[in-house]
Amino acid sequence: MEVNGYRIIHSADGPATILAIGTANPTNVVDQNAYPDFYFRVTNSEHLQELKAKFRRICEKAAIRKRHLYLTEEILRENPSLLAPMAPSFDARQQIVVEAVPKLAKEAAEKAIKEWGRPKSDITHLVFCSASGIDMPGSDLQLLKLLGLPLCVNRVMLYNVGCHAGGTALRVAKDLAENNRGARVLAVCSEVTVLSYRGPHPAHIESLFVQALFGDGAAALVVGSDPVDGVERPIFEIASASQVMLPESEEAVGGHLREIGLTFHLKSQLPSIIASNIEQSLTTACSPLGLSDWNQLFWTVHPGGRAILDQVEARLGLEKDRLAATRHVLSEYGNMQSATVLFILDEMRKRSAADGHATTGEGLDWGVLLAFGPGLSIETVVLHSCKLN
Ligand SMILES: CC(=O)CC(=O)SCCNC(=O)CCNC(=O)[C@H](O)C(C)(C)COP(=O)(O)OP(=O)(O)OC[C@H]1O[C@@H](n2cnc3c(N)ncnc32)[C@H](O)[C@@H]1OP(=O)(O)O
Repeated sequence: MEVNGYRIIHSADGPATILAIGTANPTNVVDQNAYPDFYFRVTNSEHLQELKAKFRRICEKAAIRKRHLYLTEEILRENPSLLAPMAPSFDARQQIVVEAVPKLAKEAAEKAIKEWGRPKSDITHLVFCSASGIDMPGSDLQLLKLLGLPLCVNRVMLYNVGCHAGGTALRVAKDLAENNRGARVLAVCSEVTVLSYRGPHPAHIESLFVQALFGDGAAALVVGSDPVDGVERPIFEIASASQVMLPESEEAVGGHLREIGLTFHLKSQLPSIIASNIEQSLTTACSPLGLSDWNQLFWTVHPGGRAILDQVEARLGLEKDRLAATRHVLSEYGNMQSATVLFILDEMRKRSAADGHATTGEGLDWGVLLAFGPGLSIETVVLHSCKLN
């Protein structure tokens, strides 16, 4: 047989399709209103009253009601190096995340596999994303062992990509599913913000945003083409997935692994840089499908912060309810980095069913998923909704 003939036989017929979604969070919940008191008390920073007032203003304007955090007061007391703003603490942080990240991923993956309805031995590929610690072998292998997946599962580990990695995972899963007939890809994003947790310092205002906005969570998807009738239930079809890097925007957002853990830089212009460039990415992705009315799409937008959503919404002229699922996830979980957009997809299909819509995309046929991260990188995934019974 010729190579090309073999390739054609081994490619799927239909588009990659999301067949199941599972999510998980640590049980420890922090109330956003009470968090400034907790954070300044537990980090022994009550003397920094001016900084505390600023932190409270940031928390109040974040449009977040609660977040889930792995780090409880008890764990923090056992690991005092995490409380100081600048103490060498990498080893202590690593020890926690190397175990916690795959464990949280397992919870989400088990829910996705249960919803999918097929035996876990039918998983052929695993894509794992996390910006929460690095190790060799990585969290992908730990998850494979925790789930008892076959050792021949083909793994892709995406470490430290950033907040856009939920879109990256979908893009990679789509290519794997469409180029390998019968493939079933488990795509998992698991984030536990232990590496970037630290006490407040007047010289490190950007760290305050991480402490005020970031939360912990894992999301898992099963993706495959040509769903098996009567067994697999399609949720969203992935029409296209693409990435663009905005020129001269590297200073806008980034993270650096140091002895003190993961430090972030977030420029105040970040929301406006994203908003100014978003329409170009959307037009490039949507015009080949004849989509140009932004209010006729369902929306999943990475809520890096409330201001990013406000500026994207205003720039695109979106009606208020278009970002309802996105804002709900921000409010209930905060910014869970790569996992956030996958939580929004889950929220979208669930609220579509609860509200009696005809499709998983709030009754609409087409939608987009936008994820932003260091680069500045934008992932744009165009989705087609599926019918709800
Ligand atoms: C690319 C990605 O998206 C990837 C990621 O997820 S990384 C995280 C990305 N997220 C962000 O960068 C946060 C974006 N910002 C926001 O959402 C909003 O600024 C916010 C919710 C944090 C605050 O809301 P707001 O309406 O801007 O409130 P505002 O009163 O203007 O700002 C609060 C304070 O923060 C300060 N501030 C805002 N952005 C700042 C920044 N980037 N650096 C330093 N200070 C900043 C303001 O000066 C203000 O200080 P004072 O109260 O002392 O005057």
